[in-house]
Amino acid sequence: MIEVVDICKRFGGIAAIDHVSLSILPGEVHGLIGPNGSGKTTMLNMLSGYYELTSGAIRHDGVDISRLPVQHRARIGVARTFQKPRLMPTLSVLDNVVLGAWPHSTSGFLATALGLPKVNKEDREFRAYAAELIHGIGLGSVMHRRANLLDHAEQRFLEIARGLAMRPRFILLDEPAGGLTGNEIEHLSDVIHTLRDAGIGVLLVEHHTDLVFRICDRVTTLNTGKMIKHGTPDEVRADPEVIRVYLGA
Ligand SMILES: Nc1ncnc2c1ncn2[C@@H]1O[C@H](COP(=O)(O)OP(=O)(O)OP(=O)(O)O)[C@@H](O)[C@H]1O
Repeated sequence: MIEVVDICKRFGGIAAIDHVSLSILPGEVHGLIGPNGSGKTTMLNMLSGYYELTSGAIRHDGVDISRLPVQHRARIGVARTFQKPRLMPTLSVLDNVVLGAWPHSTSGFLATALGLPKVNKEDREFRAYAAELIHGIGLGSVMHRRANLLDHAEQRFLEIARGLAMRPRFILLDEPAGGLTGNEIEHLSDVIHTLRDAGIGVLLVEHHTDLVFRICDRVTTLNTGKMIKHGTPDEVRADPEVIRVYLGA
């Protein structure tokens, strides 16, 4: 379980996150919603190690990981995607996903540079697993295409596949439905269900509230850095403050 305990993040005079606590459980989809600028991406950046906390703690199975750098969080099983996909544009879909598996590599740089047999074996295993993921997420037909030649939806699904390549226990998705068509959102919904069924804990930051209320087990709502409501989708959807600051806007 990931526990966020009373965390704050200040940028100069702005409290981007102001004493927020939440948890992400294995096999559960936790939605994080709120108006623009309410602190959702800042929360993801702290969970994944891109921002230091101003105060509070983040624990992973009871161990404080607040100060662990990005690569270490990836190694303990916390993956993320970005609002704007951050892919290696000239590499193929397959190579982008293989790169996602590298936090788990046991080969050092020198062994890799020298092409030692154990590196080649590891590379073959990563490639086989990456190819399975690519087929599973529906990108099999573009496996060898360069990432910059993919359409928007394909890039979004590739980001998720790359995150899954490191066999995460938790995945943080930053607005994965942004710019997707209705059919593509349905596919995304199926993918997220599959992740949950596989026991992965999902934190879903998303403005498509129909999707959030349909697939999340629990939802947290932020406004100006503060948590204003946490509960089941039905509880959150009916909350007058959530309607006032976000849903009714
Ligand atoms: N690196 C930064 N430096 C200064 N201020 C920042 C930084 N990152 C975020 N902020 C500020 O923190 C607040 C929260 O921003 P954040 O991007 O987390 O909101 P959000 O809920 O993800 O918004 P959106 O829905 O538009 O993506 C905003 O006031 C933003 O301007």
